Amino acid sequence: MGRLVAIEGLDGAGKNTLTRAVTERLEATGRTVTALAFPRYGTQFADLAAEALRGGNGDVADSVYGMGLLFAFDRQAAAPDIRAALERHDVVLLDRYAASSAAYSAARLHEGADGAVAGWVRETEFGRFGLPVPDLQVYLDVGVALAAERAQRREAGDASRARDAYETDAGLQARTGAVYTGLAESAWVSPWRIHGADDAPETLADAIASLS
Ligand SMILES: Nc1ncnc2c1ncn2[C@@H]1O[C@H](COP(=O)(O)OP(=O)(O)O)[C@@H](O)[C@H]1O
Ligand SMILES: Cc1cn([C@H]2C[C@H](O)[C@@H](COP(=O)(O)OP(=O)(O)O)O2)c(=O)[nH]c1=O
Repeated sequence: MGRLVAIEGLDGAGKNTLTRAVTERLEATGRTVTALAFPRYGTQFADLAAEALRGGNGDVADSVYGMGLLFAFDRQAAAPDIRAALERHDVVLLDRYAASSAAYSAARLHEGADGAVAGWVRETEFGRFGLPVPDLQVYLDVGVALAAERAQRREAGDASRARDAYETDAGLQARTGAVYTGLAESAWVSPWRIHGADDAPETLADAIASLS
């Protein structure tokens, strides 16, 4: 079997960039890598969620658990592709996975909800839906200010990457970062590794290559 690694963090943290750098490094050492990104996998569930976040579906985005289900259905639709890649012994790198739901949903509710939300996402996605469990989850922790600055710069250069309602709310981003830290520290679902802004992509690639 291959290895499943989810890369998590705030919008603009650099997940996409890090995924590409790690892919390049692993491929250079002869590994085959399959990289997928959520919610960009391309199902109608992700489209509905994206439209809601851009205010296109009335009050849909106000339903935190409803949004959580849309993102979960999107991942469930991708699960056969993930399993097939793991069976081919690929390293499967996911740019966002279930922890994104745990972090963003909890951040949108009140602080005391973190544990209940994390439990619901875990039970729904890994328990009931049977999604593949990551061997490693990575929290790309560059701080809220740097992530926002990078997202803003990217948005200025590419209008198709304009930030949505979650991503332009500074308070929500700070809360989301705090929930991610709690998930990583409690080893939610599987082991976590924190990757800082100054850490080289090679250190992560080496850690993934040595996953037993
Ligand atoms: N390590 C880095 N140093 C400097 N800029 C970076 C770094 N990682 C990403 N960026 C830039 O920050 C922006 C957001 O990165 P991206 O990978 O798209 O973030 P995410 O996928 O987490 O939203 C991009 O313009 C990217 O070029
Ligand atoms: C995958 C996922 C994303 N999100 C949120 C995080 C972001 O605010 C938003 C979109 O994710 P993002 O990674 O920014 O996608 P894109 O680059 O295609 O715009 O969805 C969740 O709330 N739960 C999830 O399960």
